[in-house]
Amino acid sequence: MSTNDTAGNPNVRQTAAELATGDRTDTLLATDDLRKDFGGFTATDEIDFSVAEGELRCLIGPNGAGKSTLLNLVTGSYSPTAGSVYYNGHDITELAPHKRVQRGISMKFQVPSVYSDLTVRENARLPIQRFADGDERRRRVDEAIDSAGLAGYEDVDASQLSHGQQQQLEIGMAAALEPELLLLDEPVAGLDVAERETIAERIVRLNEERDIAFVVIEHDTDFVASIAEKVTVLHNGEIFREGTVEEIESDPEVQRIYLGGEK
Ligand SMILES: Nc1ncnc2c1ncn2[C@@H]1O[C@H](COP(=O)(O)OP(=O)(O)OP(=O)(O)O)[C@@H](O)[C@H]1O
Repeated sequence: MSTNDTAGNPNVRQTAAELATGDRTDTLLATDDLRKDFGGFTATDEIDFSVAEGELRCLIGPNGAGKSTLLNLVTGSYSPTAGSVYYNGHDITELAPHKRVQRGISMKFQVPSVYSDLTVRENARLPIQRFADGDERRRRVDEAIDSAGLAGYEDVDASQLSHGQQQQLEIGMAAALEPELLLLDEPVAGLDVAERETIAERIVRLNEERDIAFVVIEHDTDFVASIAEKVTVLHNGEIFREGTVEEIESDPEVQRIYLGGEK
């Protein structure tokens, strides 16, 4: 895992301001006072969240805390009610989702979306077919299958894969877009311990070998501890805590919100 300097900077607002003025930092993503309302309900509020280049961050929090909403604001699936999103020094708040993908932001959603009647290779080809052809496409398909840890399964129908292997395939497909930032929404939900370990290995390898920064939503603390250096805790739509895995695990206030003692 890479280390970083700015991720520990509590003054995210200043980081966003630096990005707005074009000053180079190693900050990849920064949100400034980001808010999303659904009707009269505020799902996220005052979110100043930053991720450094090559960082591996986990995002945790009780059900309904606003984790998926935050990632959807980063991908552009949701437009914010207020606030800004900066990426690589540019304000992307108004940028269309597909243009964010072109800039290097890729997301794997919670529900697996591989095509079960296509083979592993055919699935792996899907995300990149518009961006590459010929040898370049073949190289990236092979890379996706390797990233997924599914070498040897190229001609197997996705329907024959286990749920864990389907999740691996999806991570490989997201990585095939050669993102700088990969957002994963509960990639190990419903998987057993061995499958979780495989996914953790895949994520760490992509982070270390391809320098892809990750934001991973996950509830399982063992999984979080196995991949992340730093954790952001959301609660009631706001950032509740940020710290190392050890700091977050030992924080009684974090334990309290998870146990449902406070609303
Ligand atoms: N499209 C939407 N329309 C209305 N309300 C929404 C929408 N998306 C999310 N919400 C609400 O916003 C709040 C935050 O939801 P979100 O899915 O971001 O939480 P989460 O932390 O990802 O939860 P979980 O861990 O259960 O997936 C919830 O109360 C949810 O019902």
